[in-house]
Amino acid sequence: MSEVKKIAVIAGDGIGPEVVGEAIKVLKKTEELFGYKFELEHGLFGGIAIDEKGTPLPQETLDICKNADAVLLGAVGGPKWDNNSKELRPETGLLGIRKALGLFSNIRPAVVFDCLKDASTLKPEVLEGTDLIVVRELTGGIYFGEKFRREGAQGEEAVDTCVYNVTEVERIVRQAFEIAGTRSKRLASVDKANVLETSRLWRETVNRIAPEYPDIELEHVLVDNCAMQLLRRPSSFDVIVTENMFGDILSDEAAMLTGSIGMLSSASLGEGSFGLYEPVHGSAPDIAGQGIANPIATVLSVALMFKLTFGYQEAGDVIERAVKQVLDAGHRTGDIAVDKSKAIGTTAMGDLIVAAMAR
Ligand SMILES: NC(=O)C1=CN([C@@H]2O[C@H](COP(=O)(O)OP(=O)(O)OC[C@H]3O[C@@H](n4cnc5c(N)ncnc54)[C@H](O)[C@@H]3O)[C@@H](O)[C@H]2O)C=CC1
Ligand SMILES: CC(C)CC(=O)C(=O)O
Ligand SMILES: [Mg+2]
Repeated sequence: MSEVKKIAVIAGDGIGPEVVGEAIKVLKKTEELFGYKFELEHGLFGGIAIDEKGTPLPQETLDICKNADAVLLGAVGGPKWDNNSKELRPETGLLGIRKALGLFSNIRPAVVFDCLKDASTLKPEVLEGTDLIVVRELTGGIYFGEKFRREGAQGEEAVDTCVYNVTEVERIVRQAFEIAGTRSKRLASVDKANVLETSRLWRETVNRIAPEYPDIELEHVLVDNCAMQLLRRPSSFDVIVTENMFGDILSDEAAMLTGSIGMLSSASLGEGSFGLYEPVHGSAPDIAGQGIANPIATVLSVALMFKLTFGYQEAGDVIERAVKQVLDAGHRTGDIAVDKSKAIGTTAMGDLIVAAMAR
């Protein structure tokens, strides 16, 4: 019998609870298949926590996360809370939890399933062989910099500051080199070093570290060019490492190579094995409560949890294989369906994945 793993479950808002529900079914199925034991502890987070506790990130939720081996997160936010006061903004909770748990590295794989090439807006021949990872710095940069309003000569001004220190850059860049070493040994470092001082520090740091990894082929790509090249030659990228905001934007763009943002999983990691696992997408208020959200991003996030935090490689493979099998059989949620009239719902997709899971 394997030891009990504690998982903090934070379903959040909008489609968060819907997709997390399917991921929990997958967790239960792996208990049955492998004899694993998971202890799930649920916490309030985001808009629902604002409503019930007056804060997006209650201390008790943070404690549940800190006491767990891993966190499974749905998504937070929605129009009801997005324009609220500074303290109550959902992103305060999201950024706060990442910082509080020391999760400086966000791994976002974008894998194109052959059978989903028709769901992408790009031509199949351009997508051929696309399998990349965005390694996004997660606890620094402009999202975390000082922000304020002031009265300027031409009226009210808003200021966001972007700060990176060399230690923050070094640790994420080293991690990206390590990941590239386990894959096809190509690393693209994305910055805006022709304009931004933080990007100049970023590029200097990458160049200083690069000789420690002589077998990795390194390219520097300016972020605007990268946004374009992702659509022009996506398969030429393997590992992309970049700062917080660029990684946020480029990974949503990379999602469309796979057909939908509902396909993109993520792992947020710090120094140890602890990790927070969540889909890349948000709470999708436009489709929340309709039972049509794609749960695959969240289900694949569980596979990442198994591999990166628990070392359950085979169980992670079982989940990924089951997802592929279900897609190969032609089952589609609305976001990835070419013929929308044949689309299935969130729970039907989850049930099919669970049924396809086998050792
Ligand atoms: N990690 C998180 O919790 C994140 C939260 N947000 C928050 O989510 C809220 C909505 O943000 P948006 O900009 O609309 O981004 P979003 O990612 O929630 O939605 C963008 C579009 O993608 C669709 N979509 C997203 N996930 C899907 C899924 N699993 N299946 C099918 N379609 C899906 C939505 O219906 C929508 O049309 C905001 O409050 C935002 O702050 C946004 C990004 C990340
Ligand atoms: C609050 C935002 C930074 C959330 C987001 O868009 C993300 O992490 O992908
Ligand atoms: Mg985002």
